[in-house]
Amino acid sequence: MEHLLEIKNLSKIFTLHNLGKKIHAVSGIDISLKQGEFIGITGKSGSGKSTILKSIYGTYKIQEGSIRYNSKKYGPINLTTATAREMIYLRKHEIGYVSQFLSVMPRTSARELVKQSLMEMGTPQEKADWETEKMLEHFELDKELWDSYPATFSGGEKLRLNIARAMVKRPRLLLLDEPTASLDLDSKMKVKVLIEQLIKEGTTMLGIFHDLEFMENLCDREYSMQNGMLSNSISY
Ligand SMILES: Nc1ncnc2c1ncn2[C@@H]1O[C@H](COP(=O)(O)OP(=O)(O)OP(=O)(O)O)[C@@H](O)[C@H]1O
Repeated sequence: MEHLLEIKNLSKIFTLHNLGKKIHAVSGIDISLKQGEFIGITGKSGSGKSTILKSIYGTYKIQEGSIRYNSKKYGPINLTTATAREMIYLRKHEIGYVSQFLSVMPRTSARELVKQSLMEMGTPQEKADWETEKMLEHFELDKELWDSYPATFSGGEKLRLNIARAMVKRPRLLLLDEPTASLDLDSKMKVKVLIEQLIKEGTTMLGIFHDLEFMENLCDREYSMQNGMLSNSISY
């Protein structure tokens, strides 16, 4: 398999049973990513961007098309027909997802949340402790917050923690769903530095951004979405 990720003719229809209505969220989507490539997607709200990422991550089951991923463990695998066990493994070890929101776990501190990400990959305890602190420091999360519960954090603090948790793993494939949407300029720059570092390390990324300036300086190619369909890509 030449590409790390190959999406062919992806379609997703949502059925709203209560309204007796169908929504064609995306149709005929083709995207291929080589190892180490960073592709950006822009487009209006509701045009289907998140649906693509959630279909790759296995949150949504698609009706048509294939999503082939070249896994380190399994080799070429179709994510649309992968078993739950395979998807769990891939989410823990190979595919990361940064959403716009942090899903907090009860009675789990910020430090534990980031460390758990590493521990579930089998990172030794001491290394996980060190990597966690390095990441929390990078995002300038106040040291007093490290052992507090994120439920009480500000929106920006939660977002920074969310990104830290996904990026600390150095996943092979990272899906970014508007990670910088409501961050201040300084925090955005911190995210940018890490993205650049991950690119150097060979991470492949597919990201949704509204901030075109942010995206253009980082991406190899850019697509724009309209009514569930992708435009031709622009290469930088
Ligand atoms: N779980 C769902 N159930 C029903 N409809 C959905 C669901 N998820 C998305 N949709 C619909 O599919 C379409 C595409 O949504 P999607 O979230 O992919 O758009 P988006 O481009 O990511 O939007 P935004 O930029 O606002 O996040 C929208 O019309 C949305 O209402």
